[in-house]
Amino acid sequence: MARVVLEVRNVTKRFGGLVAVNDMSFDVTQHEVLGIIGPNGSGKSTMINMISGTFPPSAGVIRLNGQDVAGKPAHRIAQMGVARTFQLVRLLPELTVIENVVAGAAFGHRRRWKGEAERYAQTLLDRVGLGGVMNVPVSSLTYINTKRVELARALACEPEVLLLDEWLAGLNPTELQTGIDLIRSLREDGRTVILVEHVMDAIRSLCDRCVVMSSGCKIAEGTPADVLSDAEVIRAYLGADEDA
Ligand SMILES: Nc1ncnc2c1ncn2[C@@H]1O[C@H](COP(=O)(O)OP(=O)(O)OP(=O)(O)O)[C@@H](O)[C@H]1O
Repeated sequence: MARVVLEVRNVTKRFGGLVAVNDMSFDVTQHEVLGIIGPNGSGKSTMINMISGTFPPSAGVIRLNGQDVAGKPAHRIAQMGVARTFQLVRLLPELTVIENVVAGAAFGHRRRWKGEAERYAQTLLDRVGLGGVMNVPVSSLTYINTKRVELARALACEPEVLLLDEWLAGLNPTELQTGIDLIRSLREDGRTVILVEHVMDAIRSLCDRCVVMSSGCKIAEGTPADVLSDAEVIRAYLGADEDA
């Protein structure tokens, strides 16, 4: 049976009077690509932010390989094996492409330094399609290339669980296909990934399972085909459109 890598149990997050995440529970098993989907404002990023340690849950337990990570600082959770990308790309703009990725190798789960970190960063940059621009400042890159750097930096942490928060957002149709192919190749490598995503083609083609959130709660869980045909899920999305 597949090993559970990440356990989320009865996790709630309150911001003052607002319950952004309400009693969420789910597991992520090794080598699985789990999608977290739901309308805007349903609590997906808040869930990811608690797993990666951006802020602590108000209640509940998050375990990585059986160890409680809830409320630990982000750098500690990164060392324990969780790496992420951000909805709005966050890089060190004054550094080069490779320097940004080496930074990931130095602060991640399996730490590498100096020559070893650089060699590993080069391999990852080749992997994400940036082999030719390793030494340029990230400030000179196109948008999709900044996303690739962020992905390589997260991979450089050698995470047990990789969190991709709307990594495909803002890409044009050609780039989108490239991006989906890249995430598929991670899946083929056997990585364990949580994908927060609005692009349903990506969800359908990449995810083994999905958790659907609405107003902070889990309203469905299952294969993409099952949850996307679920009446409550359809209602949650249509309701969101009507509100927009
Ligand atoms: N730091 C914060 N302080 C206060 N409220 C917050 C904070 N972060 C999120 N929220 C609120 O929590 C709710 C859930 O937001 P969240 O960003 O998690 O949703 P989401 O599903 O990721 O949305 P989207 O798909 O638009 O990114 C929203 O009402 C949001 O305004």
